[in-house]
Amino acid sequence: MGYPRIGPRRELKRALESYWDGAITAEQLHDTGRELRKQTWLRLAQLGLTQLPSNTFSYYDQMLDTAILLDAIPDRYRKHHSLDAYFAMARGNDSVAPLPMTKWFDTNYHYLVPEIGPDTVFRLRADKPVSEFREARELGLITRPVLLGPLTFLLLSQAAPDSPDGFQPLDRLDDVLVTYAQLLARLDAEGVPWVQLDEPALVLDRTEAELDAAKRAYQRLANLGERPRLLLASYFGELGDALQAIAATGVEAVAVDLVRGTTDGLEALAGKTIVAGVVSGREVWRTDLGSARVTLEALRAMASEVVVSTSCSLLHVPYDVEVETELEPGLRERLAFAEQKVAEVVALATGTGDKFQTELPFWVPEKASPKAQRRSPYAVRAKAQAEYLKLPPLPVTTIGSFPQTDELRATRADAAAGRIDEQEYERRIELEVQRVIRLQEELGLDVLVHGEPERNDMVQYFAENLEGFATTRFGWVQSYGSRCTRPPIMHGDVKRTRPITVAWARYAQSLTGKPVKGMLTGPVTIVAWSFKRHDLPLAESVWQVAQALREEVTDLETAGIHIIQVDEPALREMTPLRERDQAEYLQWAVEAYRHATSGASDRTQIHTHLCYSDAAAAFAAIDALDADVTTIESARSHARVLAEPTAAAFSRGLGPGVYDIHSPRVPDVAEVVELLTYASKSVPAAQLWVNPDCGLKTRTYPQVQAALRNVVEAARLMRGKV
Ligand code: MET
Ligand SMILES: [Zn+2]
Repeated sequence: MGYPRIGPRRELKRALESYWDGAITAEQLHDTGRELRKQTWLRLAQLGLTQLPSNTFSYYDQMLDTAILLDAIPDRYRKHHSLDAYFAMARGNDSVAPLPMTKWFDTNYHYLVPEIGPDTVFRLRADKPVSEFREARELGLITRPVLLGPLTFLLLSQAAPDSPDGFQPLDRLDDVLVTYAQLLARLDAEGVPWVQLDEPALVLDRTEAELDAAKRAYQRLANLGERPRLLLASYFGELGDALQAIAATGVEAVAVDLVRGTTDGLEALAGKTIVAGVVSGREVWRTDLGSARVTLEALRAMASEVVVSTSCSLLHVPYDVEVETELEPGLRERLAFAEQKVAEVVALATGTGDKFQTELPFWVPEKASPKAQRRSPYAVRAKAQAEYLKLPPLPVTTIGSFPQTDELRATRADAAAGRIDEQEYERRIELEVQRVIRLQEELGLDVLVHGEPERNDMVQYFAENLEGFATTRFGWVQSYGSRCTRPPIMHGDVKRTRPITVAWARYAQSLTGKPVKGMLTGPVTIVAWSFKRHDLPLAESVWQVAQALREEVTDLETAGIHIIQVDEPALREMTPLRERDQAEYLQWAVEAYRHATSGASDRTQIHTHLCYSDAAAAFAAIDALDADVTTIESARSHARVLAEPTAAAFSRGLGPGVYDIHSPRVPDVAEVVELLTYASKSVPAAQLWVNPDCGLKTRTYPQVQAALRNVVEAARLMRGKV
């Protein structure tokens, strides 16, 4: 369905960042892209894959690529030239802010949200799908170009800001289809045998009208005279009601996710090719080949042809487990990354490869303890905290991390490689904490952080310090643009054997009279950004992590830390895609969070941070978390999050982000004042906090210094007004 594209050693990341820094030319960047595509196709062919995807490469994001392909480029980006316009939409620049970014379904991949208005003129602009096909053909390989389907493209887009009320991007379906038809004709002329149209949006709850639109769209595409054969790819769940709609169209093949879904009802696809996603594209365990074979056998009776595949693109797993020589062998043998998964697909198709079969021994987890609550209700706590902390109105704080400099990365690498001893490592980290505390004092922030210099990643750090997790060296997975994370692998019961963050928090607090905020990653997020166990319900894994964090909260309090932030940026991402499963999830997720935080005394202020701005989804959950203060992302969406009626009813501390940290751009004072003014209309000043959208680790010190200076100044101006 698709393959990682960042490069086995993150070659694309390096090339992109060098290009952005002006260190290499566009031509050099393109050389890297071409080389990576070539290596990928050759490797897939070598592994024995007979149907190779193309156009799964991207310099930033496939949604953005699709917007460019259809020329759906908002006017403000048009003054830039091709590659610059592309990166301006992705990252912004000095004169223009980027498009908003949000999570791709329930993954940790982020896409850019295109803007579609009633006047958007669609026209076939780029020829990336064609040129990638040609590139592979020059290597002697015939590929299947992968396109984002028209439904998913429109359903995930947002209405352009000046659209009339009630306008939805999907209203433009017919026009978009004209452009898709042109593209299909072009691919046909090129000799492309099959095209894959990705429609993951069809596995979500859809209205009758949307299902009708899906049927109409694919009927229309299927009726075209000049086109390659069409594979409609669904993934991340079951097609459900959409199955009938799709079955009624003339598409030749349908890909179904048989890891998350079952074969029930697939008889409806009789006469078509079924592309059977029996190897998980989301998890890292070896496939149980025996039961995959049973599934494939069952399908043979239903479809005219069965093709073996992964359940979704392999974008969401690392490249190769073989290079992880430091993993316990007992564990490594049970794991499969992208390469191993392709080998499994081939083995299943050719009836070989039983050597992959592994029994997975696992154990029974401890029973969860009863649910927890803070000692007093919010109003009582708020009073105790106000008396104790004595913060000014509109307190300014940050989300936790400060820039991760090259120096800092070198320090961690030196420590990992044993080039410096523990004492030297601690000395260097202490210096960094000093610098961060001093900077915040100089700038005049009110609640300080230690800057997280000891953490390479907010999840990996905890995984390294808890029992039950394994971490990898090269297991990078793309998160957005050039950014990758290395998700840890949960393979056993989680336990905290010693305090994790306490020493650094205590040290930071010893340097200042202002309160220092302790910084923990929440139980849901730690599990969400790890590869999960498959022998244990998710809720149990999350609860185990919550217990470990609860112990950490107690130790932080004892060490004199009176504000503790427990981040849950992944709360929404783990939400099941279908509504019928959501309430149950939310209940155990929220309970786990409360278990982690409710050991705190009344006067200890618990903060949480969520980095998405989907307000409707956010407020119900954040209210239930019962945190005293919540910081959320909102700058890129111009604080639209606060327009929700639920925002007005929200009674606790709220910090809508006023600085978009995903962009190198520095906001000016007026801009921050404007956001705060807007925020103060829906949130009473007594509840309002001032903070960036998210952690500052991906930014540089000059950017952060300038931005925070403006943020503090804006807060000062606002204090006079509200
Ligand atoms: C993705 S949320 C990040 C929160 C974390 N405390 C940080 O500042 O980096
Ligand atoms: Zn965040």
